[in-house]
Amino acid sequence: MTNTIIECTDVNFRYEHSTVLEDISLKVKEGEFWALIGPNGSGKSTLINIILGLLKADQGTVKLFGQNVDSFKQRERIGYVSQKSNSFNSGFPATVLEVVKSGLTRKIGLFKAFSKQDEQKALDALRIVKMEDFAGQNIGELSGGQQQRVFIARALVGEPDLLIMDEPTVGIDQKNVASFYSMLNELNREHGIAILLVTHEIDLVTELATHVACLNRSIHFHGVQSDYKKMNDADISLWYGHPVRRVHQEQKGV
Ligand SMILES: Nc1ncnc2c1ncn2[C@@H]1O[C@H](COP(=O)(O)OP(=O)(O)OP(=O)(O)O)[C@@H](O)[C@H]1O
Repeated sequence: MTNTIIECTDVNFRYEHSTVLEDISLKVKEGEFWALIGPNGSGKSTLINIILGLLKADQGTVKLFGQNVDSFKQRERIGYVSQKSNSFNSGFPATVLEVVKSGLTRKIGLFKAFSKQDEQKALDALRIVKMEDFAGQNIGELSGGQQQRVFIARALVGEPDLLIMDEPTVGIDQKNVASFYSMLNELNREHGIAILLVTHEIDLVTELATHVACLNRSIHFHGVQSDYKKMNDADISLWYGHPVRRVHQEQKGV
């Protein structure tokens, strides 16, 4: 039987003045690649923060690897990359390798020295994201897309079972977005890492994802990618709140 990694049941959440999430139920299982899509302000980041235990649901439950999020201790099983990761300026005094190794502090403790083995793990993670040649370079000297790959390596170094990313392609130029997604595809298919990806890229990512969840305060659709593709653009436009036209990748020649 495939194990459930994330299980949200009837989650409700409101900020002071408005309800942002209503009756959200969602299950992410081992090996799945979920795209979480929805218009601006639809509650995607809020839901991610609730799943990560950074915000507490007003009602409903969230389980991670079968345990209630409040008592979940195995944080190293989850790698997280936020949308603001890739914004170091050129003078930032850390090498790529140091940034990746810092992803191990949760595992080994804040003030412990890194071992040779940790260094090797960091190099292995850099190899997965095809950034091993940049190990000794200052993080601030890299492009936004390269920095984002380094942050994914940092999230991977603790060997997580789940990678959560909130709009990781913000700040990456369009020509590098496709190769970035194909790297995510490889992580999922070849390394078996489950992925939950928040994105506005409703075309490209939904080609790669195995499952899609459409959020606008409540979940309007969730299911396998082939069923998402069968939906009408008119239905999607209805819950998006503005006209949406999906461009199929075969039309784009991708
Ligand atoms: N700390 C906060 N206090 C009050 N309201 C907030 C707070 N953070 C977000 N909101 C509001 O909650 C709603 C959902 O925001 P959220 O950031 O979860 O949406 P999102 O789908 O991730 O948006 P985007 O795609 O623009 O990043 C928005 O209306 C937003 O203004």
